[in-house]
Formats: sequence, C-alpha cells, structure tokens
Amino acid sequence: MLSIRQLSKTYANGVRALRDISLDIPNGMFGLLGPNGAGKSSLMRTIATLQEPDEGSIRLGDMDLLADKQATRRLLGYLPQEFGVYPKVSAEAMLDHFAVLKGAIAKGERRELVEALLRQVNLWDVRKRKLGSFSGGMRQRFGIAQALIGDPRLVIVDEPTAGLDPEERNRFLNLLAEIGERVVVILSTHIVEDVTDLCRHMAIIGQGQLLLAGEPHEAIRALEGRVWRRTIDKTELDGYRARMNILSTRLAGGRTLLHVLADNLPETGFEPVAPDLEDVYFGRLRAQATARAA
Ligand SMILES: Nc1ncnc2c1ncn2[C@@H]1O[C@H](COP(=O)(O)OP(=O)(O)OP(=O)(O)O)[C@@H](O)[C@H]1O
Repeated sequence: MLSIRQLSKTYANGVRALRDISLDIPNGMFGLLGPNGAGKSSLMRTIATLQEPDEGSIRLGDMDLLADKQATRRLLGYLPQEFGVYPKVSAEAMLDHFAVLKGAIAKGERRELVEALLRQVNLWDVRKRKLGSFSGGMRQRFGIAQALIGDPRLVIVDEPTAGLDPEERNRFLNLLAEIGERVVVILSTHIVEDVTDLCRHMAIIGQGQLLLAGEPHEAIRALEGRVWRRTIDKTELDGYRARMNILSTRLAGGRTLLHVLADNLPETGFEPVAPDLEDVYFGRLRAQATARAA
C-alpha cells in the first residue's frame, strides 16, 4: 500500500499544482484521472522522487519514499509522459543499456533479463529493429520493458495511451493489467475508459485538488437515478446550460446528446440513463468549477 499524506506543491511561477493531497493506493491497477493541467504529472514525478513537494509524505509499507531517494528509485519503475529514446539504436541494445544504468552489471545476467522483458512486452521478434522505426504502441511497450528492469514494487505510467490507436491501446492496457496482478501500478490518464476498463481503484484530481478516491463501480452507483439524457439541437445548448447541471454533451447523428445531473426528472423530454464513469468524472469536475466560481 502506498500512502500519500498532505502533499502540496506550488511552482516558482505561483501555480498550485498539488493542494493537500492525501491518498491510499493499494496493490493492483490504480487510475489517476484528471484533465490537462490537473497536476497528474506533478504527482507522478513527486512519487518518482524526481521533484520535491513543499509539504507532505509518501510511504510504501514502512518505507519513507521521500527520505531515501536512492532506495526508492531501486524499487520503482517509471514511464514518463515524454519518453525519449535514441532512434538509431535497436530495442535490444537500448534495453541492455538501461539495464546497465539500473545496475545489472554481469553480461550474462543482462542478456537473460533483456530477453525476458522483450518477450513479456511482445517485442522479441523486432528486437533488432531501430527504435525510430517503432509505432507509438511499440514504443510504449518498450517503455514498459525499461520500467520493469529491476523488478519494481511500484510502477508509474504517465498518460501512456494518448495517441495510440484502439488496438495498440488494448494491447498496452492488457500488458499493464498483467503487471498490476503483482505490484502497485499507477496509471495517470485523462481518458476515462482507461480507468473503467482496467482499474479496481481510482482517484480524480482537478486543479491540484483530490476530488474523489475510491472504487469506480461505487462512484457510479452513487449516481444511480440522478443522470438524465435528452437529444437536443445544438442551438438550444446555451439555454440548457443556463438552466441545468449538464454533465456532458456528445454529438450523436448530427444532434447533441445531453447528460444532466438532477435528483428528479429535470423536464419532460428527458429520460433516465444508467450512469457511467464519465458521468462521475464530469460531475466532479463541474462541482469543483461551480464551488470555485461561488
Ligand atoms: N515546472 C513547472 N513550473 C511551473 N509550472 C508548472 C511546472 N510543471 C507543471 N506546471 C503547471 O502545474 C499545473 C499542473 O501540471 P501537470 O503537468 O502536473 O498536470 P497534468 O495533469 O499532468 O497535465 P498534462 O496532462 O497537461 O501534463 C499546470 O498548470 C502546469 O502548467
């Protein structure tokens, strides 16, 4: 269990990226969901000991992650949002190089490790190919292979599915799920389905604040009977916005599909709809925006 307590960070330019975040992250896949600029990368980098918080603590079991950075890095695998590789180097040679950096000195040991990892992420057959020729999904799977060097207890992946096509995304998420059976995996994303499909536990953050922590299905259940939908003309949207608590708008067959949060039928013409995680997500973000405007 990873325990984050009262973590805060304000950057030199005055942006409050993390505001008093306290969060427990159990074994398995954990989804950290938030829009661009919410503070996800700031939180991920802080856990990965790449930046200091102003306040707060992070513990894994009885270990203080912020106090002992070297030890933390030994038990941590990290796939950053911007993962750069040398385009002219083969996957095999690059992974071998990462293994050296992580302290695997003996050549024979490294050869076995590199082979096992390339097989695990399904890149063994293309191990001699240059990384520059890899597709986005292959690059991300390579990124996971390097994060798994050293058998980490904690794996952090920052927005890994952005830009992947659906097949690559599925393949990548399946790989993460496998890893999540053994260790803590924190997946940061702004894609709600990534969390729905994969994560037993989750948190939502917005503007540096924790807006929800728990299990996706419980958060969804809490909205039951309170989400309503209606298809309208795009020109009517502003009127609805002024009158109702709109969760989301989607285009459907040239018309606009509204999801509205209300304890009772908002107007004739609406019908009840089974809530999903997107309703939870947009509901929380909207509540935060309303509270801040007040
Ligand atoms: N080094 C920095 N100096 C100043 N401000 C920063 C720095 N890094 C991030 N920020 C700001 O802090 C806020 C949170 O950024 P962060 O990158 O943590 O968000 P995010 O949820 O990961 O979003 P994204 O998906 O866009 O990366 C943003 O307003 C961002 O502009």
